Amino acid sequence: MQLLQNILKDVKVLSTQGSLDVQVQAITFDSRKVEEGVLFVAVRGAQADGHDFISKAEEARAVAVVCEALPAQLQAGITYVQVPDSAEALGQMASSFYEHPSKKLELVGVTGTNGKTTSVTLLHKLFRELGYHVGLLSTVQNQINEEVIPSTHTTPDAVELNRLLAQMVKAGCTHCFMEVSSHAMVQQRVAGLTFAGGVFTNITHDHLDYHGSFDEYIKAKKSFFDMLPKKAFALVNADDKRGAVMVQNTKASTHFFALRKVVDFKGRIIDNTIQGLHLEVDGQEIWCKLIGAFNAYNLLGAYGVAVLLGEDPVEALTVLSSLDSAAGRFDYLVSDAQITGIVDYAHTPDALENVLNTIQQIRNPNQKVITLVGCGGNRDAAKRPIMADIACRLSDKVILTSDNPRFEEPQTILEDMQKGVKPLDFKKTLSVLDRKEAIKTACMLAEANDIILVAGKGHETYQEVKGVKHDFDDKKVLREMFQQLGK
Ligand SMILES: CC(=O)N[C@H]1[C@@H](OP(=O)(O)OP(=O)(O)OC[C@H]2O[C@@H](n3ccc(=O)[nH]c3=O)[C@H](O)[C@@H]2O)O[C@H](CO)[C@@H](O)[C@@H]1O[C@H](C)C(=O)N[C@@H](C)C(=O)N[C@H](CCC(=O)O)C(=O)O
Ligand SMILES: Nc1ncnc2c1ncn2[C@@H]1O[C@H](COP(=O)(O)OP(=O)(O)OP(=O)(O)O)[C@@H](O)[C@H]1O
Ligand SMILES: N[C@H](CCC[C@H](N)C(=O)O)C(=O)O
Ligand SMILES: [Mg+2]
Repeated sequence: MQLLQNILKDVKVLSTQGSLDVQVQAITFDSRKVEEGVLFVAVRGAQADGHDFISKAEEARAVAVVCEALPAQLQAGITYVQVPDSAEALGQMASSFYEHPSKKLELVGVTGTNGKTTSVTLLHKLFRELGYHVGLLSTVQNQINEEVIPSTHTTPDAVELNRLLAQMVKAGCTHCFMEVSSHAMVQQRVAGLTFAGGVFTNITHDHLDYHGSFDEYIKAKKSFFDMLPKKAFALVNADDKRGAVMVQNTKASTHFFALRKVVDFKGRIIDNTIQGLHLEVDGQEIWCKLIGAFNAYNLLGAYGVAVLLGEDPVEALTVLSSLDSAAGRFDYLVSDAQITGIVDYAHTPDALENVLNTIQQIRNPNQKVITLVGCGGNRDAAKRPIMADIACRLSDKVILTSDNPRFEEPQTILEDMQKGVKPLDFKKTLSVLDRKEAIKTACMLAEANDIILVAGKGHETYQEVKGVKHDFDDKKVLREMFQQLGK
């Protein structure tokens, strides 16, 4: 419970009607969650406009309404606060309501198209091993030390975010590592937070359905670095051609990591095998369990963060070399018949290309690569033909299938993907709509020593069809099929 006037401390207010000296029980931006004493914030969204639900909030006896446009008729006993930007105000108010938890720990955000989950998971594990109490906010799961709290978004909404941070502070956490998605930046889910640091991994094609253009997508990522305070650090992948742009206007101190340039945190891949990566980092040689050149970037970024937060470089590297990857990221099993099945969350063209290039680098010439891939429904459709083409270019056999169709027709998504298959690749490509059948087909086609890549869903334990999440776990199905087929 907090006084409204305290909650509004950091908010730009245009006008108020009614008393600010009232107690607020909770904050919500969803009229369906309003109860007596709750503050309702009307936010304009992608589908609906929260302003259309102010009357619902009034009926449910909200104590106050924060909005950009006041309703024509104001209700007695409710306080109205007009602000220029509701989404920004929501973030600031959520921070104040939970007493600024982000100022009470070292909060580091990671943004970029790929590598966010891997980076924050590595950082969480690293700082746990270094002896700290640590929080994690990620696509796969949220964590307070070892306690797992299910996650629904890559970046939670402002209220949930501050609530989780407050819980972390209460549990004694000194650090929290979180993913900052581009959606979160546009929707200002992190407004009002105080970051100790920000990391940029890379930027490639994704989410153009939401952002409209690649420039807008870049702007969304850049806005994270624009909001960092002077005391914070910005750590950027210098090998990404947009790296410099990200920190063009930041007040934070800028630092770079790279494999191909001489910068603050410099790495070199000595060897990249199925057993892991042999790296040289700042002149020190280490073996890491993670596989794939792209993971050299994730490891280097995590190392840079640790050093910038004051950890001993040698100790940080020693711990990093012992860590496993996040669930569903180059997660593999080997069947009785010596077929390697790899489950990976690659659901963007860049990620798919990286994973397949890695497989090409570590396989021996007589191992066939069979790739199974689909694309999600109600998400960026432009990536569908591109991903099919990449799969064909870098595999011996391709099975196109369904990912999470959501509210789209699975067959239509598949047809969008098929448009990317070049005539020369027709004969190596199959389409099997049902993902389970598709995995079975891959297992049937595979012979001893071959490699099957099951891409796109990684750690997900469901398949989302028309609003219903059906149990589905790529790794489990893969294991089942190997058993069923006696392979
Ligand atoms: C497109 C998108 O990102 N939508 C997010 C957004 O919803 P929205 O603001 O667009 O919602 P809306 O339906 O237009 O409604 C507008 C407002 O009216 C309110 N409302 C609506 C109905 C009602 O009866 N009463 C009411 O008050 C809503 O609460 C909302 O405040 O804000 C909501 C609250 O924060 C999010 O839950 C929701 O995520 C949806 C479910 C989603 O699927 N988002 C994905 C795309 C996403 O955010 N992904 C990124 C990761 C992407 C990556 O891989 O990098 C993430 O961070 O998870
Ligand atoms: N640094 C990287 N550069 C390019 N590709 C990467 C990198 N790290 C991981 N990948 C690939 O991208 C996939 C997704 O990785 P990860 O889950 O870490 O990214 P993310 O940014 O959290 O993605 P999302 O936005 O979907 O949550 C991995 O399965 C892997 O194939
Ligand atoms: N965080 C990503 C998840 C995509 C996962 C993939 N399996 C799909 O359903 O498209 C998104 O919201 O776009
Ligand atoms: Mg993620």
